[in-house]
Amino acid sequence: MSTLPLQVVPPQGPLLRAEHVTLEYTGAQGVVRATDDVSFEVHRGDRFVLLGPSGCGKSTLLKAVGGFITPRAGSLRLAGRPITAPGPDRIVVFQEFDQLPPWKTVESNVMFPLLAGGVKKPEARERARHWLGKVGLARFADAYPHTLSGGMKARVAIARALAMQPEILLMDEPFAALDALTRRTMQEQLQSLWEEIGFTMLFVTHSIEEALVVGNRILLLSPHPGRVRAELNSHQFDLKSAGSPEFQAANERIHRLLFDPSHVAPAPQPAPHAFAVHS
Ligand SMILES: Nc1ncnc2c1ncn2[C@@H]1O[C@H](COP(=O)(O)OP(=O)(O)OP(=O)(O)O)[C@@H](O)[C@H]1O
Repeated sequence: MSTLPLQVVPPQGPLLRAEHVTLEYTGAQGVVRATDDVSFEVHRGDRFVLLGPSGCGKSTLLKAVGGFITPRAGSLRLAGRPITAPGPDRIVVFQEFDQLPPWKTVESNVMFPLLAGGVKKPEARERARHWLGKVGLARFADAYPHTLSGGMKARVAIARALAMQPEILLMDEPFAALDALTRRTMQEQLQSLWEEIGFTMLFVTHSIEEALVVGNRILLLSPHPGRVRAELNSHQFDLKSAGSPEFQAANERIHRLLFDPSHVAPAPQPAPHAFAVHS
């Protein structure tokens, strides 16, 4: 039951493949292009971060991977299958944790999507308890969301998502509303969970520091409309290295790549510390 591996994917090839994805909104104001010709690949076990300034289309990309938006051009595939609609193989964690229905206990909140997906009640309860234990909230199973801190609500949201055993966890600035200390703790706990379970995650943030700490690979997007600016391996960084000169150098360099159009990055290299520049 709950100890099943989270992903079932073919042994070869990326878990998620975005090819030349252009995303647009059509409304009263006309057409708004959110992303332009974006390509990337997420491999099983990746902590893949979409990083870019406000309005560059990060959330829109995540929604498209979630199946809520259809690309205007290009394609999105999960384990080789075209993404055409939302599905339980892609679960989104948002920053609005008050989305947890307040009339349901913590345990019922975690059970709810499982029951909606057809899981029988005893198994749903067992899975809810298992994942609440994993995020350190076993003692709060019978509590109501309004009695929890922001960080605890974030942990419930993560438990609820992981209990669904998705192939990929989609996280849209999940810690942005938390105070700095709680945010740091959550980043640490997410890292520990990942080390323990090894899930695949697509994580959206506009914080360079958070991207370096949370991700093992970072896709840098240009300002609106989002185009791929560069790709960076960041597996060498974690919270412990956050104050190091290497971390600071990476931080400054990403800042230049994102915000200084005259900055020319080096040609792609195979070394893990290299920046691969796409445009
Ligand atoms: N529902 C919508 N209708 C029309 N335009 C939209 C809609 N949602 C987003 N946009 C536009 O699409 C572009 C990308 O928005 P998106 O929210 O994906 O950016 P983002 O990088 O996630 O920004 P932020 O970091 O501020 O959340 C923006 O120009 C935004 O105004």
